[in-house]
Amino acid sequence: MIVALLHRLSEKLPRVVHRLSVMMKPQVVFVLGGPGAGKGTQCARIVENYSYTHLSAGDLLREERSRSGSEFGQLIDSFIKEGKIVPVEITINLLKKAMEETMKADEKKFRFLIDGFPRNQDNLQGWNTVMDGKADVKFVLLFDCGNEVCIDRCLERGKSSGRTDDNRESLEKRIQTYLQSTRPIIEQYEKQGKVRTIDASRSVDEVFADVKNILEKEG
Ligand SMILES: Nc1ncnc2c1ncn2[C@@H]1O[C@H](COP(=O)(O)OP(=O)(O)O)[C@@H](O)[C@H]1O
Ligand SMILES: O=c1ccn([C@@H]2O[C@H](COP(=O)(O)OP(=O)(O)O)[C@@H](O)[C@H]2O)c(=O)[nH]1
Ligand SMILES: [Mg+2]
Repeated sequence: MIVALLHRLSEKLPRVVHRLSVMMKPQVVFVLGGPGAGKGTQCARIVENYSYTHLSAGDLLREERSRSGSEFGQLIDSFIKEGKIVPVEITINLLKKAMEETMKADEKKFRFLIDGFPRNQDNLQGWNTVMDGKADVKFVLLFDCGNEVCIDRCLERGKSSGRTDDNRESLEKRIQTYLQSTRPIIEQYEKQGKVRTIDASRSVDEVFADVKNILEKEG
């Protein structure tokens, strides 16, 4: 009886050790897609249904922009309006701090949706330099949507968002940045077989049904 119990325990040990090591390391899903593709909306739905913490790089930058005493406020403000990507040194610090604070407050919160990052090569290099070995990137959730739909959604959002970049002039630039700088990053992850693409031009519910399938398959 005792021998059988010990045998069963020893069989389970490797899995327990694996689970513990994973629990201590942040497990990350990068959420990408053009401006207005629905990244934020879908992340909110995921958080309601699964144990993920949503970190939007854009939200963290906007927060930093309005923090009194921030030395980066003006830089962030002009980069956002111009649809340009803020130097990674700023963004990665905000992301790292948010991840650390989340895990410190609750050690069970080690799964993260990192929304709107990495957007260019500089972002990716910064992530690899600062987070190498410290977090596992499980996969990239890509919300795929035509440019016109993206622009229309952002213009609609602009009626109430108060965002300085939800206007036609900034949007043209954001779309160009997405095509020129972010798509190549997605292609790099595609070569590694890490991209899960969803047709984001459909309704929120239809898109979320696909998100659920992917999350359940990935475990
Ligand atoms: N599937 C959808 N169909 C129609 N409108 C959507 C859909 N998903 C999001 N929206 C709306 O489009 C705008 C952009 O969505 P958001 O989630 O903020 O996108 P992103 O974070 O990718 O810029 C918001 O006003 C949102 O309510
Ligand atoms: O890692 C990031 C994420 C966002 N941004 C800036 O913040 C803006 C808004 O990003 P957000 O993800 O909030 O926009 P969304 O795609 O959700 O509309 C971008 O256009 C960039 O100027 C950035 O520089 N680095
Ligand atoms: Mg967003």
